[in-house]
Amino acid sequence: MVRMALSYWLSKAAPKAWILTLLLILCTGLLVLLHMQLNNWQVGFYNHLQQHNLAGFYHSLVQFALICSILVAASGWQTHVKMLLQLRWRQWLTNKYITLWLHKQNYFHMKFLVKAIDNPDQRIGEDIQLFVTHSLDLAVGLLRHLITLIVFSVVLWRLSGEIRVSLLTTEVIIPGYLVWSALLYSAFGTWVTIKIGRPLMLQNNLQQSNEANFRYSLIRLKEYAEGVVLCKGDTWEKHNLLKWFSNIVITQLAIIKTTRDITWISSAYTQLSTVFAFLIASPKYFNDELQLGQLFEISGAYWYVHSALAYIIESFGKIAQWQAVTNRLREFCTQLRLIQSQHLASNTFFYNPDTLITKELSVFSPAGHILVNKLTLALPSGESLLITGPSGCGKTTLLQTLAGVWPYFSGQMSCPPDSSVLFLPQKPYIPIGSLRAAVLYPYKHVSVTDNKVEEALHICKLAALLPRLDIETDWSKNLSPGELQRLSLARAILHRPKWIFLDETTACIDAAMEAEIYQILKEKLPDAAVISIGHRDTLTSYHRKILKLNGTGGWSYSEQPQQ
Ligand SMILES: Nc1ncnc2c1ncn2[C@@H]1O[C@H](COP(=O)(O)OP(=O)(O)OP(=O)(O)O)[C@@H](O)[C@H]1O
Repeated sequence: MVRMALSYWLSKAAPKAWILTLLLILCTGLLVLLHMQLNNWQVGFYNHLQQHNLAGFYHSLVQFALICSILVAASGWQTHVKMLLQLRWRQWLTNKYITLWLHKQNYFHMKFLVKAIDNPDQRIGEDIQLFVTHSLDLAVGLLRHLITLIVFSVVLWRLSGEIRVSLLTTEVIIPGYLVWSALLYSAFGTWVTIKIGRPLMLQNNLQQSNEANFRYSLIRLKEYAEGVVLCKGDTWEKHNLLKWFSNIVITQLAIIKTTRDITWISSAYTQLSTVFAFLIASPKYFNDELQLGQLFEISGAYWYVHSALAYIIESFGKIAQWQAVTNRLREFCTQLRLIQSQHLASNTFFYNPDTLITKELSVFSPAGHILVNKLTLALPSGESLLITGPSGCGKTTLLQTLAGVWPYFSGQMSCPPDSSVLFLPQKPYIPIGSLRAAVLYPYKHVSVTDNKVEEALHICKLAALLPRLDIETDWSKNLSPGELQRLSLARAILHRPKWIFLDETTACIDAAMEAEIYQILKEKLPDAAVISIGHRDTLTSYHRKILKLNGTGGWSYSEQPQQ
């Protein structure tokens, strides 16, 4: 965990991180020293009051104004530097986690983990933010309280003198008794708080997951509103949403109870401590060994020492939440690294730009059921292959294996490189943004002229959308399934891949349009290999090679004569 927290300070961005950290330490140290000055200032101020010394009183006020102005400036700069460091650290961590999440298609392979990672969106979006904010708040607090403890313990030790205590027949002299009493008082308070507040860590961890699950179910309802409304699933959805929310309520009730108990302790502890210092120092005051100013100085120093020691008590809620998000982020990292270690056996996977070859390729479901048994096949570029078979027999899985994203296979495969492949899935993915970006996806900065985009849309019978080419919206919600599939075809025409995988791409359009699409592919991309999945008989006439799967691993292969 320490490595995870410190990785930013060891990265390429380290110089900036260290400069901000040093500035933060400087401001924090300065603030403690200024508070010490203020505490010291009280001696003169109260003594001048007690002695009715007007000139001394005014002089003290000028001193106060000076110390306060520096203190105000330092406080502002400390906040500024701390927030800037939080932002930069979050930026760096988010970048790191997004990179890790997208690395070698981890976001896809995550679903194959035995222990699934819930809500990666929340971990990247919210947990990192909480981790950074709490880490810095706690670290700065710890530093401030540590300096405070050292500085004010010295002051308190100096002011304490010694006390004589009779133990049975012997008299014991205790030097710095005020420091020892503060230490004992705080150690007791901290011990009780940790004992009572320990469940809060688990409760916070659970609550983070509950909140994410609830939010996810709300988003799903929004996403699938059409499916729900047609199924008349309102009552079910309401029940489901309230069930997720009830988990939040149950955990929150437990959190409320633990927080109440902690508040009782910390509140009693704080209230008692205000009189505790006076109580402990009062014998010396009433013996005329201390003046009023010194009594206040002792009370002030005592307060600082006690508040430094009470740091864990006061921050317990934050520490518990920090621990929860830290665990979630660490688990996320560990699981993503696990995916990489279980990733495709690279010795069975080669790139070949001209021919797709499989040698005794067996494909399995995640549960270990065989879907395709020892498939041996060669498909040169420019060829066409149709994969058919009953629903659930493994067609999509085989296609994903050939595209290099399915991890459960054995045997050998040589596939075209990613840059020459375009995969048109059953449900086309359309990013949120302009229609132009959707057509160019996944190449963001590719230089394609407007004419080419317009031509591709014309060819795919989407010319009606041309006036809205630059309108930014969620196009997947504004186009029919058939239009979406034609849009993904327009991508193929623009990007001119050498290998096109079509997973039931024409399932939502009529037979005439399907024929037109295959005709367009043949005319516009004559050198491309087309590998399709489909159930319709009409598809056979657009493919020369046919691979039929039977769902239990068996397969048959046939070729139609060249036309
Ligand atoms: N991510 C997954 N986790 C668990 N099982 C899976 C996963 N993906 C596919 N399967 C299983 O693998 C088998 C093959 O699924 P696949 O989607 O390849 O079938 P298909 O032939 O394309 O079906 P359809 O024609 O209905 O689209 C199915 O039994 C399916 O349940």
